[in-house]
Amino acid sequence: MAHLSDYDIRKQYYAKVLKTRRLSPPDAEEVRELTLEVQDPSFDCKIDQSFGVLVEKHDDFGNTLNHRLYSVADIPEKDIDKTIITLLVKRCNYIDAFSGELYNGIVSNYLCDRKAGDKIIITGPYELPFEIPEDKNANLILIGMGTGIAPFRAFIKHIYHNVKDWRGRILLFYGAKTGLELLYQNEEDDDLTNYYNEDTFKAIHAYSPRPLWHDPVVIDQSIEERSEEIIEMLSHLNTYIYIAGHKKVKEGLDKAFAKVVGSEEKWKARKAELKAGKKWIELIY
Ligand SMILES: Cc1cc2nc3c(=O)[nH]c(=O)nc-3n(C[C@H](O)[C@H](O)[C@H](O)COP(=O)(O)OP(=O)(O)OC[C@H]3O[C@@H](n4cnc5c(N)ncnc54)[C@H](O)[C@@H]3O)c2cc1C
Repeated sequence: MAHLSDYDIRKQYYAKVLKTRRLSPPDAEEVRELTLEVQDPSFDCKIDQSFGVLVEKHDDFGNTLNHRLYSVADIPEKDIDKTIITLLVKRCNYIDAFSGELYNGIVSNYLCDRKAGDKIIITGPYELPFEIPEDKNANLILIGMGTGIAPFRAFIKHIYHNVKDWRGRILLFYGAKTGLELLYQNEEDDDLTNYYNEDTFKAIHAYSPRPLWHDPVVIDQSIEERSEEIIEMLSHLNTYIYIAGHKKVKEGLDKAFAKVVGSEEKWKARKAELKAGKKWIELIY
């Protein structure tokens, strides 16, 4: 896995916030969508890429430059002299292990607090670990939670808008606490539902009845419940499994797939094949 220090931050651009809107309900964790305009013809950002956001923080220890990555969440709009890109960001807070104090994630809070018209500094773009296969018959099993939906939403829109004759099947497993928190599939924005299609695209929603909405158990159960369909898809060599989002999404997946294929040994062998063919790819953060 690449480290943040591996990313070249020398290419920097100003991006204007055109729009910021909350995608999650008021009583849930805050997830926002930001639409950015980059007025620089040399900035060329594509689907299956991410870009960086740079924030300088001043504190008692001096100035620190903070660099974080965000996946492209929609089809970038490229004009002669400008590009419009979209990102999804969750406002992150966590308890500092040493002080026990609540700590606000630096860049996610910065982004969530931006208003339309503000300018921010972005870097990149950078490749994501996965990409849309060139084979139009490829099957995609996409597994995500939270902001992990960002690259998948961009993929799905791109496939159904821009790729002619896509024949592969797409199965999206997406976890949330309630239907209201299903990003792009809720009352706030139902963009992804436009592509629901029994023949090629299905979204399987996994709701967690527990307080920890990102409890991965629910996704595992949904995968097990779809055993027949997944076995059928895995019988084709051109099936890809992509996983995106918080590291919790990964927990239990191996067990679930082992149940689907019949044993841990069988799954170990099949997963090794998938990995060797770059068909099992994780974007975990
Ligand atoms: C290739 C790549 C693509 C990414 N795409 C996105 C994206 O599309 N949207 C997005 O919101 N983030 C994305 N991230 C994560 C993002 O880069 C930041 O790590 C995140 O916004 C937190 O940064 P921060 O400066 O606010 O937090 P920091 O000050 O760095 O604090 C990080 C703390 O927040 C926790 N944390 C970080 N991210 C999450 C999360 N999503 N959910 C729960 N806890 C988290 C960490 O475990 C840690 O405890 C991506 C990361 C990578 C490597």
